[in-house]
Amino acid sequence: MESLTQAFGQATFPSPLKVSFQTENFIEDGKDRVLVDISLEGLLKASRPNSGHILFQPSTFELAGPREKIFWNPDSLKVAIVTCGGLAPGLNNVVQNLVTFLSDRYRVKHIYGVPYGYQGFTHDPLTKRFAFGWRRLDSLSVQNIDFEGGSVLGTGRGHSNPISIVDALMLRDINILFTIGGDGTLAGANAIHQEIKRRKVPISLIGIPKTIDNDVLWVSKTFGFESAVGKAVEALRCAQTEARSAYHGIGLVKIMGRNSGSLTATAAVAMNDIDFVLVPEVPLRLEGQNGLLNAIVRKVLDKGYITIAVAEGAGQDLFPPSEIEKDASGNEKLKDIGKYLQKLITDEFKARNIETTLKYIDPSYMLRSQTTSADDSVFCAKLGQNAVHAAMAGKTGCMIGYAHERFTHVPLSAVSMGKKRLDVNEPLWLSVLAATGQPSYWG
Ligand SMILES: Nc1ncnc2c1ncn2[C@@H]1O[C@H](COP(=O)(O)OP(=O)(O)O)[C@@H](O)[C@H]1O
Ligand SMILES: O=P(O)(O)OC[C@H]1O[C@](O)(COP(=O)(O)O)[C@@H](O)[C@@H]1O
Ligand SMILES: [Mg+2]
Repeated sequence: MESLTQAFGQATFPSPLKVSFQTENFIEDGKDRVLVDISLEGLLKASRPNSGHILFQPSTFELAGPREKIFWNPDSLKVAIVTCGGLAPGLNNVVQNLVTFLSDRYRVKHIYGVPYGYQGFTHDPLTKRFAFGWRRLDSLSVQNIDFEGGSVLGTGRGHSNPISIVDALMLRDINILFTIGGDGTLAGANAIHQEIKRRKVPISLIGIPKTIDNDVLWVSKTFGFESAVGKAVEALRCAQTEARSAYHGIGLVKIMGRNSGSLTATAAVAMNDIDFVLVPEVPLRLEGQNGLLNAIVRKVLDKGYITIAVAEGAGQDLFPPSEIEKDASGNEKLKDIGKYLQKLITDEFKARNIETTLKYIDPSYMLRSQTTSADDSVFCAKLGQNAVHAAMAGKTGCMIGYAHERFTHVPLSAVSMGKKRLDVNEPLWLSVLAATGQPSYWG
């Protein structure tokens, strides 16, 4: 794991956790590592020489947690926190935990909130004036922010120029930067980290994985996901109630998730009476004996009503080719599969002269603008605290990972290897198939 101690000298300061709080369970670098794959095969792979090579498939990660000696002197330390990308429940919880843990436990005095994502680093190199004012944060100013959804700092897409961002960090004498965001933010963080290394300046950069899409590698779940599942279940329940109460009723719900059907699949399994779950990972075919439309008609006639959960990113290849539109971060803007299916299904029933009532629900931003579930709040607290431990120990270029109930340090280079997608051989998808009875592929 990359650490500032490698280039700038040992961690020599005794941890305030030991001095003031008599904490005993310190993690030992080099000794405390956890397996990525906990199967026997994974264990064997990890024990082979040269395994665990970070550039390819890492087989172990450093365990997160407090270190007995820390790299930074808390008195003179300057810390910045930024939240980027789309909203996710828990952004404020993580900010709150970072700030309170930094100031109350590690006695850090200078903490700043960077507004509106990477855009908050925008400044004029000549006048050194920043486009947005940074906010001073302390335990008092973050009190109760977890009662609100969204991000008190503001978040945003685009504007990720690593050179200008490192210029801004140096102008403001920042020693530690916490970037809270999804796959895009973490790819951006990796680019910033490379620029920091190129300049040989001592700045720790720690990423914290956020997104309701759950598409970040090396974390079994991202924060906000669990809360979003709860809201998606509410929408599915409403759609199912509408469908059940109508003659040949159909409830159709579109659920966010651009590349991953994780949120849709998890919510559908939680509901347990969903008939069709459509995700980007399983190609959608509509026509023919084994196509979706035929299956829908058969199930409506058979069962009397049905509920369909469709992930936002599903069936994108069904749309006629057109110029790809992108958002400010470079993410492809998706076609509306929900409305498309609504029309197609209604037309199909009309063509077959079968009466039906279709109710379409798109909960959209309601999934992510809410506050957190209790479980997510606990998760955010642990992520925030482990991020602070990592930064204070001098770790850098890493994200706080989570798998098999362990928090880890995952190199940003490994995070940027790709996006996590639903594996159709994993238990979650097999539960979907079992609960719905739908075929494993269409057409
Ligand atoms: N490959 C990349 N390299 C550098 N920066 C990126 C990259 N992808 C996204 N970003 C930046 O990260 C930020 C958030 O990305 P975005 O995709 O909008 O959200 P998320 O982090 O939630 O996936 C944006 O400021 C965007 O410009
Ligand atoms: O309309 P917006 O804000 O650009 O965001 C829509 C996208 O953001 C998400 O909610 C989350 O994506 P990120 O976490 O990658 O920002 C996706 O599910 C959705 O496709
Ligand atoms: Mg993303």
